[in-house]
This record gives sequence, C-alpha cells and structure tokens, in this order.
Amino acid sequence: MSSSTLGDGEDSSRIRVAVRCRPLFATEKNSDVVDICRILDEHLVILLDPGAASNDYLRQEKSKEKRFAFDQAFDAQTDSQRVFEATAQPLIGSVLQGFNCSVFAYGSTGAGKTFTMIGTDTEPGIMSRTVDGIFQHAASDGSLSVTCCFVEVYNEVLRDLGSRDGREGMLDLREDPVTGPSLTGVTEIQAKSVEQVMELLQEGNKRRTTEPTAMNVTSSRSHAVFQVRLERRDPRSEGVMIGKLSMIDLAGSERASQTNNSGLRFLEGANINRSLLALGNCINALASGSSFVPFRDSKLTRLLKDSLGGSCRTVMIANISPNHLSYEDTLNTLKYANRAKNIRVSALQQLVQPDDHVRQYEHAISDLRQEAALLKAKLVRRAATNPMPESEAEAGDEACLKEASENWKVEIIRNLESRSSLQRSLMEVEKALSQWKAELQEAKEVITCWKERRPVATPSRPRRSAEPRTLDEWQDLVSQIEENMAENAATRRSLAQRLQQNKEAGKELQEQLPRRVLNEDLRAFLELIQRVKVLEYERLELDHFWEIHRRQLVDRDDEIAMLREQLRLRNRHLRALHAQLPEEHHDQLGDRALLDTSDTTEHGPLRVMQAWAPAKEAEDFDNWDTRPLRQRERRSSDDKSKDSAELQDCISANVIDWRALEVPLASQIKGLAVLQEEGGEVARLLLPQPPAPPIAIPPPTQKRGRQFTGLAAHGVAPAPPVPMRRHERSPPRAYASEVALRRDPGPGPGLNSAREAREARSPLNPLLRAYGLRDQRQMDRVGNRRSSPWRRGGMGKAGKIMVAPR
Ligand SMILES: Nc1ncnc2c1ncn2[C@@H]1O[C@H](COP(=O)(O)OP(=O)(O)OP(=O)(O)O)[C@@H](O)[C@H]1O
Repeated sequence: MSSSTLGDGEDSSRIRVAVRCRPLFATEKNSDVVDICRILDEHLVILLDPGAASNDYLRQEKSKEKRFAFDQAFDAQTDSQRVFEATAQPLIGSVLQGFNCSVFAYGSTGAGKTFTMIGTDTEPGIMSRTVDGIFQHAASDGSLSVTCCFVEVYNEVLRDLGSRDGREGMLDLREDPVTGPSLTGVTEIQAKSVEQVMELLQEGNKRRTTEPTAMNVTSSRSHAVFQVRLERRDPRSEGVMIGKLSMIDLAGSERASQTNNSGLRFLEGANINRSLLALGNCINALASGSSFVPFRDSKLTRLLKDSLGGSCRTVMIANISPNHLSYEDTLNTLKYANRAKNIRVSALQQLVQPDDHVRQYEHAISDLRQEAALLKAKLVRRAATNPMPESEAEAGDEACLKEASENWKVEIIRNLESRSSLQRSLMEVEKALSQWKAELQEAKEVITCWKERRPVATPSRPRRSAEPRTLDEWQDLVSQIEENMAENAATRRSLAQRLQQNKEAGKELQEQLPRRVLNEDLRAFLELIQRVKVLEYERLELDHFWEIHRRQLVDRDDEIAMLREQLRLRNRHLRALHAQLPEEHHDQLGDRALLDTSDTTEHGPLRVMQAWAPAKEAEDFDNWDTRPLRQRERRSSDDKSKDSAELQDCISANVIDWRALEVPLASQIKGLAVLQEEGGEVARLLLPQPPAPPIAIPPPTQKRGRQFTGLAAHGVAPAPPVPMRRHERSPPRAYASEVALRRDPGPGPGLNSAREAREARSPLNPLLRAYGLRDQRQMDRVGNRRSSPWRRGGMGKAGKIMVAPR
C-alpha cells in the first residue's frame, strides 16, 4: 500500500471548523428567553453577555461578550443544504480519491447535532446528503463499491445499529497497524442506491439509545458513527483506492449534572463526558503537535483513531443554542471548537497497487514454503522415532496443517479477546446494578418516611439536582428503577451465559491444539500467547471479584450501622421501661442483655462485632443506672417523673422509631445469633443470671488511667496502674482493665495462698459476689474467656455485653 499527501491548499492541513446556531424554539420565544448569538459574515460568532441581554443591571459591568472566528458560521436561517455544501460536500472528492475523512457534530443537548447530521424526513441531514453526493459523483463509475455501517458507542460499549438486534449486538474493536481500527462482526451493507443507505440510517436511528433529558425530549445518549467505505479502481495507476468517510453525531457535551438526570442516566452522562473528554484530549494533543495522542482512553477515540487529524481530513460542526440560559454550554462548545482549529493534518491517500498485492502474496508464499519445509522435516523425524497412526499421516498434508494452525491462532485470540470484552461489559452492568440498588433502597426509604410522616434521613450520596418532589414522583422513580434493574439483570444473565459459552469454546480450542498445530515450536509459541491472554483475562476477572467483594463489604457496613441504630433504640426503650415500671412489676421485666459501649474502637476482622457496640450510646452510658433495681427504687419521685416526662417528650416529638423497636431482643439480631451458634460467652451472658445478693457498693474512688466502665458502674475502683512490659504495651482495649486487674501485686498477711490473697484484694470481688461466683477462676471457667471468640480470633476490642442485675 502506498501513500501520498493531499495537497490541495491550506484547508487540507488543518481541521475545518464550522459553527451552526439553531433557531429559538416557539416555546423559548414565548418565554423570557433572549437570543444571545450573532453570526456575522458567515465567519464571526458573537456571544452576547447573558446578563446584559437579560437587563440585569448588576451584571452589565462585567461583560461576558465573546467573539470567535471560524471557517464557517451558520445562523439560524441557514438550511441543511447550505451547511452540507460548505462542510461535507468538499470531502466527497477526497474520499473517492482514497483519503480518510470525517465530519462530526459537537455541542450540548438540544443544540441541533442530530438535526444537522441525520436530519428529518423533510430536511435530511449531512449523512444522507453525503451518500447522495457520492452516488451522484460516481454515477458513471462502475468500479465503485460502497460499504456502510452504522454503530453507536453507548456507555463505553459499541453496538451495531445496522443489525435487527441492535441493542444486543455488541461489537469488538480491533486495531490493525495497517488498515486501522475495524469492527468485528458489524453489519455492513453493500449499498447500491441512496434509498438503501437512507433505510439503514432511518432504521439505525430508531434503534439508537435516546432518552428525554431536561433539555431535550429525544436526547441521544450515545455517539452515533456512520461509516462509508469506498473502493474504486484508479484509472491511471490501476490501483484500488480505498477511502473511508466517518460521520459522527456525538452525544450532548453538557455536564451530566445539568441534564437533571439521576441513576443510569447520570452514569450515561458520566460515560458521555468521559468519551468527550478523551476526544478533547486527543484534539488538544493533535493541536499541540504532541507525539503521543491518547486515542486509547475511550472507545469513541479508538474507533475514530484514523478519522481524527493525522492521516485524515476532518470537519467539525459545533452546534450551539442561542438561548441565554445555555450561555455556559455554548461558550464551552465555542472554546472547544476554537481549539480544534489548531489541529494540523496531513491526509494520506490509501492506494493499493496491484503490485502490492503481488508482493504480499509472494511474502506469504515464501513464509508458507519455509513453514512447510520445517514441518516436513519434523514429520520425517517423528515418523522415524514414533510412527504415526494411519489416519494422522493422511491428515498430514502440509498446507492443511499450516492453515489449521493459523486458524487455531486466530480463533483462540478472538475467543480470548471476546472473553475480556464480555467480562468488561459484565463489570459495567454489575456496577450499574449496584448503583441502582442503592438508589432503590434510598427511594423506598424516602417513601416509607413520607408515608409515616417521619423526617427523611440525610442521604448517603449527594442529592441530585432533580429529586422527585412528590410522593407520586418518588413512586414513579421506584418503578422506573425496578424496570431498569430488571433490564440490567436480563443483560447480566445474557452476558454471563455468553461468557460461559465462550469459556467452553475456549476449552475446546485448547484441547484441539495438539491436533491442529503439529509444529512443536509454533505450538509452544501459541501456548505462550494463549497463556498471556488467559492471564490478562484472569486479572480482569480478579478485579471484577474484588469489586463485588468490596461492594458486599460496603453493604455489610450499612447493615451493621442499621443494627447499631436498632440496638440503640432498643436500649433506650428498655431504660425508659425500667424508669416507668412501678416496683411491683420489676420482676416481669426479666433479664435483658444491655450493651456496654465502653470501648467501641474498631479492631479485628469480624465486622459484625462492631454492631454490638452502639457508638451513639457511648456518651449516655456512664449515666446509666446499672445498680440492682431494688436499690434504684430509692430514687426520688422527681427523678421518676423526669424520666417519664422525657419518654413522653420522645414519643410526642416522634423521636422514637417504633418500627425499629419491633426488632425484639439483642439475641435475635443476626450478628449475635451467629456468635451464639459458635458458643462462648455471648450465649452465657444472654442466659438469666443468678440473683445478686444485696451488696454494699463502696463509692467510686478517684479515677486513674483507663477505666473499665462496667466495673466503675458497680462502684469498683480501677486497679492501680502497673507498668507494662514492652510486649504488653498495647493489649486489646476491651481487656486492658482486666489485664490490669490481673496484675495485682502479691498476697497480703494471713491469707492461704497467693492467688486467694490476690483475689481478696482484687477490686473484682464485689462483682464476683454480685453474680454468686466463688473466685476469678470460676468466672474464667463460666465465661470461658480464654477460648472466647475474641481471644481465638484476636478480635480484641468489640463492645462488651453486660447483664443488668436485678
Ligand atoms: N437548525 C435547526 N432548525 C430547525 N430546528 C432545529 C435546528 N436545530 C435543531 N432543531 C430542533 O431542535 C430540537 C433538538 O435538536 P437535536 O435533537 O438535533 O439536538 P441534539 O443536539 O442532537 O440534542 P441531544 O444531544 O440531546 O441529542 C429538535 O426538535 C430539532 O428539530
């Protein structure tokens, strides 16, 4: 293939940029919208200051008026035929001569891109006019072959708009260093007439992903790319000239937040912006003459690699709206277009000479000869050492072998590439699904709050600018999300199925390798390639699983936070009941497991443990009256009426979440149930405890060092601080005070053993007596502390469960 530079003047050396301003809609004219766009002399665009235009006297000083000059500028009155003549028509001759050309429409939503590129039945756009022009141009040229395809890039996935199952028909993009990017499996039509192409455009456009946005009721959410490939014989050189014309209707360039979208629409917006950002970066790199152009940053730029700058003639049409409310978007579009003017191009003609073909065949034949000689030699050697079975020897035709190995290589690479692409799509769908799930939960929560007339909790994610405002709107949103989730789930199922089929096909190919590739070196090489591809794929798969796992952890954290809240409410309710209940009914209350929150610092891997320690309770806990009830009854009647008044306040202020209180006891909460099954002290602590003998509680002594809140609440003084050895400096915090207690100094006078002496003096003693336990050992045995899950798992500082003694 040979190349020559297009040399028809200055125009060919840089991107041509045209601006088209649409007229104001009737609705806009009827409202207070002001036209802030002026086009002068088909070249100059003046964007007036919207403040000045809207008679905002405060803003008139800071004029925002901007002026830009472009190759062409069309005002609202210019029709599509004129736009076509000034932009795409001059490219037709170049494509017929074997140059790559492209026309793309850029602009924010509702600015008129689709109108310009595809048009309407009465006002056809550039795509159909160009095809018409091509056929007119080469009507007499019998050698012309026109092939068209129509695809969209939606959410970073390429879809075939030409196939009947357009939405399902995802495409793979291949890059060939010689022929450039190509789409495998795309529906291509060999166009014989303009009508045929028009049909493809119309049908494809219907299949395109469109959604109403706040700016445009039929907003295109994807980038539509229409490619026309022309092949014709060069009458002078007898070579074949291959030209490609790409016409692109880009999705809206507005910021995702401006379209008032949420959920999948917001995700779309983010992906659209990603592609456009990548396109902008490529334009910047091409404009600055950088040696590296980041084409690989998005599917769109990868697809347009050979249609942007470089070896291509490009026309950009920037569509703008004259509406003063769209000032920012219009300005951004004009700045973007202005930058694109600087891209220098040097188009290359793709002329395939008949000689080139001959040379290529010669190379291929000589390669094949070498390969055949090698294989022959191998076969001879093998036959000598290990005679082949009859059937295999028959199949050992060299050409067949060569072909088989080549085919195998192509098939396995295709299989692995499509596996990676399926996996990536699956990840995208999973991600979208999990976002939907979170949104659905939040919307349902809002609806419940609304129905129960409770205040709506602050959302975990930032509010969208267009949250539903009525209950009906919220319910509509829920059904819409559910519909989308069902759609996504179906896509996920189909992707998973295709992935499975792909893996099975890959396995089969793997098994065929020894039969299809007899050349050992080649086999080893192919195995290596395959291994690399498989590893790449496995890494992708691992990323995927990691992502799923991470999301599960986030969900679990949410669940834990919810359990904490339930526990907090339940504890508060129990305390309120204690305070409310007359003395004679105290026995009915039974033992309740209350949660000690003295130490809630996270430690250890078992996240559920954290649910035991309701963090919000921490500040209240020191004020709890954890003395036996009969002692507490001696409180003044003032205290009781205060408690009762507080409870009434809570109820009337609707602070208590009665729904949450329906969750009965801590023992029935998921995290605890799991641990109960494991046995250990949780179960023990939830069992009714022996009645406590009346004890005299000494007043709390002066607090020093770390406090063991549970003991302090019983009037037990903390142990005196004992210097720790180095390796003991950081014991798990929940046990810090316990460890300190056990480090009590030796026996005192008149006691039987050192241990008894230690226990007698231990400030733990009143607590042991309160629970009818003989000594520390018995406590250890009952509590089985040494084998408790905290010890074994090294989980340390989960919140502690305490039993409120009667
Ligand atoms: N030059 C024009 N003359 C008359 N009507 C126009 C013109 N440009 C756009 N319109 C009308 O404006 C509306 C929005 O245009 P269009 O759908 O082409 O916008 P868009 O830029 O493609 O938006 P999106 O990015 O959201 O798809 C359409 O109803 C279209 O018919």
